Amino acid sequence: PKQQQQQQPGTGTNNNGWDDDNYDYIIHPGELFYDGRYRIKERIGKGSFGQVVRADDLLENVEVAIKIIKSKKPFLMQAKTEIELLTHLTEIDTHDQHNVVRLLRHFMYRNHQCLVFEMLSLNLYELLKNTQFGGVSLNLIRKFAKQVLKALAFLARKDVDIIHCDLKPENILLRHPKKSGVKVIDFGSSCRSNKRMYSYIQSRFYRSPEVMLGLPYSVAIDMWSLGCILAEMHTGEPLFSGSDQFDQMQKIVKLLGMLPDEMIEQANEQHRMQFFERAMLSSTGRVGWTIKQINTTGATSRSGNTGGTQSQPSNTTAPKKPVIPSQDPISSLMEVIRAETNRKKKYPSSETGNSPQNYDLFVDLIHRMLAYDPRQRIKPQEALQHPFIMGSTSTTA
Ligand SMILES: CCC(=O)Nc1cccc(C(=O)c2sc(Nc3ccc(N4CCN(C)CC4)cc3)nc2N)c1
Repeated sequence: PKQQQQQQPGTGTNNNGWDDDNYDYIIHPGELFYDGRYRIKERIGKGSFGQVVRADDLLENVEVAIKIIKSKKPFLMQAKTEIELLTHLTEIDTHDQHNVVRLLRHFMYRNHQCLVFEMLSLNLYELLKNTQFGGVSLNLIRKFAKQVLKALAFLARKDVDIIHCDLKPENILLRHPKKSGVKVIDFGSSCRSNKRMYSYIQSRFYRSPEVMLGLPYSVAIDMWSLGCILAEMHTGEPLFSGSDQFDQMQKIVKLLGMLPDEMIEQANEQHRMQFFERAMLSSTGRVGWTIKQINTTGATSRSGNTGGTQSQPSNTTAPKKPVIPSQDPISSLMEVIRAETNRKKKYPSSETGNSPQNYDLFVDLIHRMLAYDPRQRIKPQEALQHPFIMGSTSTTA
């Protein structure tokens, strides 16, 4: 038999023995990158793209975060897009005023694209974890909201026109662990709104209805995600934690009611029939669109990203769940957001801002961020003028 080529270290596809078999560079703490400028310390993050390490910039004497991309073509290509977008952003945002992470430089090292970022601190998901998922006060949420809205307003500018496409708590980082300043990171899935490449984007819990229906999308999809994020930051749990794409739509419709006929009819048959069917509506006594009745089961994983099986409506005559007449969306949202599930009433509203009138403003803003029709959805500049954002103690870090 042909002599099997033994996979000797340093010869095979593992990139001269520098990589693991997942195309990730094997991190050696203390190793020097970029002609001795960066000393690698430890890995602090991992994703489909590769990994993120903490490093010392020995020239500038600061700490940096280096995103080390996998040594595989598709990841390299995506990283080049990210570099293009981030370079464009950093050039325009000369005085670092728009709450977007700054790309300091990039280089190739042993077949890995490396992106050097300013070092930020923990992300909003970790912040929630540190509250035992009890959520944070409306005053703190107002500060986060104002800064992320500034970032979205910047991305929506005509001369920028970039859709983030993966806004979620993990991609909003504190600048310092004990302060309220935040920045938006990870433009690895981003695109220009006129160069939409993918239709299957956004992490499931934060995915907009137009993306779920395969409709043309715009910067407005990031506003939908922000609405979901702000609600979650207060309750401590995802607003719509779908176990798959169908369950995701079901949870959205349960809280906000049916989508406008126009959106449903704009979708192609393949997308539409995933979620909706024609039926006699008890509400109008006429035939109309309704969400398919199906009994989904299964726990919800946080990774809720692209992929995962679709739970198809069962053909068996599953026992029809009694249709609970849904109350109006505002009251439903108010109920969810004010639910003192695992949040103890321990601080007076004077300090936390958790007053009834503030809840009304907060729920109104979230509702406008979750408008089904992307054209109706509140724009970042409008949201920055909303009374909830203009409220007191809205100093931004
Ligand atoms: C783990 C998620 C994550 O950080 N992903 C990620 C992906 C791509 C780029 C970046 C990024 O730009 C980062 S990451 C960062 N700082 C950072 C600091 C601390 C941490 N850790 C805090 C301690 N946790 C147990 C693990 C995460 C993670 C990240 N600063 C920047 N600029 C982050």
